[in-house]
Amino acid sequence: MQTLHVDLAERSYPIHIGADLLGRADLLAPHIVGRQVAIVTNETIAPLYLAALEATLADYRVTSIVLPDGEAFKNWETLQAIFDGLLGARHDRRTTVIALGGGVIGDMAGFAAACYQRGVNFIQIPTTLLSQVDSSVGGKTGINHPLGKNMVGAFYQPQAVLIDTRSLDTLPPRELSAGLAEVIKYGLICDEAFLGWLEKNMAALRGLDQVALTLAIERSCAAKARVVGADERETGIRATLNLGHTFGHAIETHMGYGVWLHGEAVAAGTAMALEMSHRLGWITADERDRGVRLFLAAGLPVVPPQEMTPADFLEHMAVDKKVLDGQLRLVLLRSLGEAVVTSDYPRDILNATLAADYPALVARLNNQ
Ligand SMILES: NC(=O)c1ccc[n+]([C@@H]2O[C@H](COP(=O)([O-])OP(=O)(O)OC[C@H]3O[C@@H](n4cnc5c(N)ncnc54)[C@H](O)[C@@H]3O)[C@@H](O)[C@H]2O)c1
Ligand SMILES: O=C(O)C(=O)C[C@@H](O)[C@H](O)[C@H](O)COP(=O)(O)O
Ligand SMILES: [Zn+2]
Repeated sequence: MQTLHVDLAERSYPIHIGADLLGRADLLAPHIVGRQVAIVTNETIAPLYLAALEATLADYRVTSIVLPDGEAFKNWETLQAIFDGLLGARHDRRTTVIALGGGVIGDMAGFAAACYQRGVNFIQIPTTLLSQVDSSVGGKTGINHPLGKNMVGAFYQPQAVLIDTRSLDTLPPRELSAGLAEVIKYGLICDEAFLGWLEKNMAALRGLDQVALTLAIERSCAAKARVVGADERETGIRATLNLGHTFGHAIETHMGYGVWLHGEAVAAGTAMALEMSHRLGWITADERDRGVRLFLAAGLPVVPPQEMTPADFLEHMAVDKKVLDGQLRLVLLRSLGEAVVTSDYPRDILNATLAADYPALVARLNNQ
């Protein structure tokens, strides 16, 4: 087992990474206040892992709240169902909420923990690759609004993150690929050497090789912990973790939540960010192609939905959380491994990026 740390003074916490950690009561106990625990999970994950976690927590009074599955349920109604479960079982302030699931469960359970009786203890047990490398770390919690992704929420750090790498054994291939989108993101924004490692190890990762997956999770979490430790509330460098997300969130919102997986939308959105960085003269065509090839190798889409026009993108991007005083800030690449956040780009380059011929780019890469 490897333990990393998010350093945030009194809000610091460990990230434990290893196989079969779901059975480790000793790792959970130090972070549970009182005797009451509420596990928040969904109807797909419950039959797979809920009994094992309940057995690990046999010394506590446990309420299990099983939600419907899907991005489409990351909303007020489902949040209300969490509060119904907590109040229905008379949970008091010394309750620890445990999120057992992917990013949707983690974001909602964290937001519920932030709000319930003005804040209770919270532990993340992420079960998808995406949630293990990204969403369980850093304290962004919340729900979607019909007009925009993650538009209602709170920064609320967990007391601990427990990553059981064996839970990936049951993850469907499409969800594994979605997680790889955020893994590739770390290479692009801050770790060029990691891109080379990913190029060599993509087949092992997609084949669920435990050694490769564990290394990728550790390197990703280390990068995320570093960035969050430097800028918890996204006043600066943390926004680089949003590479590809301004375009990607527009896709998710426009298509309807859950039609494109978050990781898929991030992959296509990052292809657009690579294209724009190239059009600005910051990265070469070869560097853009190298990034796009990695997403293709991970089994991810890099062509935005055909039905979305540039005007559709601009409409959704106008409500991005990085808009300040009407100026849209974008995360772009100065070079591979170095992201910047800027509103200083010619508008015609953004328009050309939105109108670019991505199917032709993919066809060319496939023929090389
Ligand atoms: N808070 C953050 O910093 C942050 C970061 C990235 C993404 N997110 C959010 O996370 C969400 C995406 O998370 P996700 O990709 O984990 O999606 P998800 O939570 O919808 O999980 C994907 C699917 O896999 C299933 N599943 C989960 N674990 C499984 C397992 N071990 N075996 C089999 N099936 C399993 C789920 O039930 C679901 O059907 C989005 O809402 C996104 O906005 C948040
Ligand atoms: O932790 C962050 O900061 C991120 O931006 C990570 C992203 O991968 C994640 O999708 C996050 O939820 C996006 O945040 P948002 O503030 O753009 O909704
Ligand atoms: Zn993301």
